[in-house]
Amino acid sequence: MSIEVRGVGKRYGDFVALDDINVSLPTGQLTALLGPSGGGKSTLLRIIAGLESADGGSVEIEGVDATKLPPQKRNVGFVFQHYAVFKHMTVAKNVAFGLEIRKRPKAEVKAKVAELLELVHLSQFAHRLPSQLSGGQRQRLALARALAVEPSVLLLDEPFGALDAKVRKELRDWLRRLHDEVHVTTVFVTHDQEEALEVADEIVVINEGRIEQIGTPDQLYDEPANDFVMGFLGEVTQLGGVRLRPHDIDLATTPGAPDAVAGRVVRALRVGFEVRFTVDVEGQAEPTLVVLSRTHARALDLDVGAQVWLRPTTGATSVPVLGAPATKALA
Ligand SMILES: Nc1ncnc2c1ncn2[C@@H]1O[C@H](COP(=O)(O)OP(=O)(O)OP(=O)(O)O)[C@@H](O)[C@H]1O
Repeated sequence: MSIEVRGVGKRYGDFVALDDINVSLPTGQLTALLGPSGGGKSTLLRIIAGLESADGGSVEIEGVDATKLPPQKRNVGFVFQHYAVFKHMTVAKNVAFGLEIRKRPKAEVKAKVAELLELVHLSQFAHRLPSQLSGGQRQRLALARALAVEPSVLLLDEPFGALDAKVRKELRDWLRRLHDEVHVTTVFVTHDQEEALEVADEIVVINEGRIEQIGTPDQLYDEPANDFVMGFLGEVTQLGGVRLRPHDIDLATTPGAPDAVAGRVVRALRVGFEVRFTVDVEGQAEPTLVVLSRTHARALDLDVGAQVWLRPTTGATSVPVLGAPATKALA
């Protein structure tokens, strides 16, 4: 394991920011710390980095007990949302900086900088100042700088948080490809579930200072440990006594199966390639949301007011409304 966090807790006065956190991250893995704002993700990342000390517990990095080591002795690289690159230094100088203060030979620094700029696709901007780069390019520069000193662990705190949606998405794909090339153990904080699902090998869901679940994107999506994880990782609606995903509901215009529940379409909204139906269900306070593909919806030819019957699809993931462990419906 590259990073072992054991029994880590952190309080700010009476407030418990982290409560008995245990997590093992294997070497070379790209891990997302995912959760709502204030859940404790950044605090955990900062404790791994050594920028914050835990009240109790231990942090091991590559087999070395790092609990009491200062950040510079942990061999970690980090990038934050508003990363301060040196404004008066060129792109190349920024990347070279960490190597120069370590007094590496000139030729080695030059070769390493060229290699890193190539990796982050900034070779043609080597002589520009950071102010002459776009936001996305600046974050790539920040990553190159963090990678220059060959850290054993790379820690990223919402590295793309301040950028617009399109650039964010590009950088996300790029980070995944970069990781596939260099395989440095990476932990990144995000509150964006799509970002975590698309990029990470494994996701640690953190809420109110505790770990809700650890798993691959598929495991979390298909087998959420509880109501919270299910709701945080995707859209959820209610049907009968269970919560499930809107695309995991069969909608029919005849009663069909005996367990189908009758309802009436009160709204139909086309969004891109899908149609979102709001259905009032008999004996249920909240309406049910059903999402169908446009082709499927067109075949059913439904108007507002139509009578329909709903049931969970075979194999749908669902959790009881009160939030016990998730179950898979039997085929
Ligand atoms: N120095 C501090 N003093 C007091 N409270 C703090 C301090 N740092 C963090 N906290 C509190 O600890 C909790 C966890 O903060 P943390 O930054 O780890 O959350 P987060 O999950 O990263 O959230 P976000 O996505 O908003 O950054 C928050 O409620 C925050 O207000």
